[in-house]
Amino acid sequence: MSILKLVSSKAASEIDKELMGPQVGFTLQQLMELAGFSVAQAIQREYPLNQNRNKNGVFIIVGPGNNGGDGLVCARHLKLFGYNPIVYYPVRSKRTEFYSQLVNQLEFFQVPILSEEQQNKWTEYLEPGKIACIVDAIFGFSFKPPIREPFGTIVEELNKLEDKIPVVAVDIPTGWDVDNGPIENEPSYVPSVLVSLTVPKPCSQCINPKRTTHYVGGRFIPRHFAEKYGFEPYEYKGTDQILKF
Ligand SMILES: NC(=O)C1=CN([C@@H]2O[C@H](COP(=O)(O)OP(=O)(O)OC[C@H]3O[C@@H](n4cnc5c(N)ncnc54)[C@H](OP(=O)(O)O)[C@@H]3O)[C@@H](O)[C@H]2O)[C@@H](O)CC1
Ligand SMILES: [K+]
Repeated sequence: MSILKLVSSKAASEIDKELMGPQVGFTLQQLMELAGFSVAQAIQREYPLNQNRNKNGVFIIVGPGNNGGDGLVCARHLKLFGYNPIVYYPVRSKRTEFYSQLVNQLEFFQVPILSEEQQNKWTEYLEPGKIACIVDAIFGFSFKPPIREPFGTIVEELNKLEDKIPVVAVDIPTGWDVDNGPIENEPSYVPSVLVSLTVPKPCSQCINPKRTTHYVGGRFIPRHFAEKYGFEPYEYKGTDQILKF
């Protein structure tokens, strides 16, 4: 198993920039599609569809940035896998047209996005008998504490729920400092699954393997690029988009 090399949040955004720079030329849409798809695959691996189909709900909390975009993409793939995703998207991204296309796709795929009034009662959708897991696609490597509302309250809810419904964190558990992990006197929770994208960030060192299963996803970098940033490329198996540590 390749050693768990880490890169700082600064290096993570440098990797991001270079992958989408003129030389490599990935678009954000391409990386986000692969990232969101890899999260959906990790969920299918950890919480396979059950035959009596009652516990196939997935509650996806989407933030205002690209971490949120990963959540919107993940929701679409989960629907295709046969799950019943529901999206809670309290602060809509105003960045690019691309986000409204992702929302349109969810409407086309009949994936419900909570309306204004439904958002006030969002915790009512978290019935342990119906929901296989919650997805934290709120913040990723650009989170800068202290957390601003409504996300502080949301993370406090996740903390209360962490033993009742598993939470799958996309790239970074929201509320954790990207490099140093949980922050004193700041809301945080412990995810059941962490899917690090491209390469684990330093905060992933703070997970307790007994409580959090750790995957790497976002299979889109060649060996020479990984080595340039000082980490071993991951030995993904076959066509897998994820690798469990
Ligand atoms: N690397 C890769 O190859 C790939 C990366 N990808 C994904 O991109 C993610 C990084 O995306 P990102 O840079 O858009 O930032 P992200 O973490 O979503 O948050 C930014 C938003 O949060 C807000 N915000 C920040 N702090 C806040 C606070 N305290 N309280 C409240 N709000 C706060 C901030 O608002 P602002 O501070 O700008 O007003 C802004 O709107 C990365 O983790 C991975 O998941 C994949 O899609 C593709 C492959
Ligand atoms: K997250």
